[in-house]
Amino acid sequence: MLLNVNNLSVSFGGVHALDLDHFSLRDKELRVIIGPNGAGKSTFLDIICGKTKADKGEITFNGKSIFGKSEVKIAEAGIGRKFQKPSVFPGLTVYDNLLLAAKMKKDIFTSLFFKSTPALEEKIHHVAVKLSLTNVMYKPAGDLSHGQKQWLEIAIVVLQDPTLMLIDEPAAGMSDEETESTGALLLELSKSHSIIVIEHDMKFVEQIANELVTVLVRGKRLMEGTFAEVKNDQRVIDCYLGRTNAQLETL
Ligand SMILES: Nc1ncnc2c1ncn2[C@@H]1O[C@H](COP(=O)(O)OP(=O)(O)OP(=O)(O)O)[C@@H](O)[C@H]1O
Repeated sequence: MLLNVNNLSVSFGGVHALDLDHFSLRDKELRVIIGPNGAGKSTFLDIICGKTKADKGEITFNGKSIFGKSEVKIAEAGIGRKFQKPSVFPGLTVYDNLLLAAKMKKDIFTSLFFKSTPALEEKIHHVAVKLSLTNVMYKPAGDLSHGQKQWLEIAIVVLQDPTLMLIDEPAAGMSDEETESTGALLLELSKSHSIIVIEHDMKFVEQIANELVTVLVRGKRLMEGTFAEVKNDQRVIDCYLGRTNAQLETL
């Protein structure tokens, strides 16, 4: 297994945000995590990437413990995170955002004196093609559509060469067409990366979940199964009942 998590828990002011018995992920697996609001999904990804410190538990990545390590050490170990909030520089072009991301892979001292190389240009181009950004390369990032901004964010994570990518609600606020393209992009990326995606949009989950879906509820793992198993599970249906009927109808 690439990632192994056991008995991971964290409380905030006495409230159990996460109390996860077990979670594991294979190399090149694309896992989707779903669950109602406040289920602990973002907290789980925050702990894996070192942004939040857990109270206790075990997390091994590539056979080594990353529990309690800093965000920098975890990123160096090969875990990249795309947050829900945009973090691109709107005044810079798409190309400059990508170049900066590629530079940031190096330490700050190296970045200061860093010059682009043909190999790096090739890499940026390759990532831009993968994320459908080639025709907006020289546009300011602030002028991109919402979907394109999200793809730029994903491209920035891809440029860090992570083994595992953690992606929080990539389709939030997207049009149907953008959502579908995002699903296709993630499926393509999953050929070369392991990916954990948090998502609420069930149509999108159905598109990308060709392996397992993990359902979190109130910080605990309710079940894990194929999309069909999850959508027909009475406990899953019950926990969505009365919360988001629109989601239930699409389940
Ligand atoms: N830094 C924090 N301080 C205090 N409470 C927090 C903090 N982060 C998360 N929580 C609480 O932990 C619980 C889990 O939150 P989390 O954001 O992980 O859920 P989620 O499943 O990602 O929800 P959503 O789908 O709404 O994003 C919630 O009750 C939330 O209020």
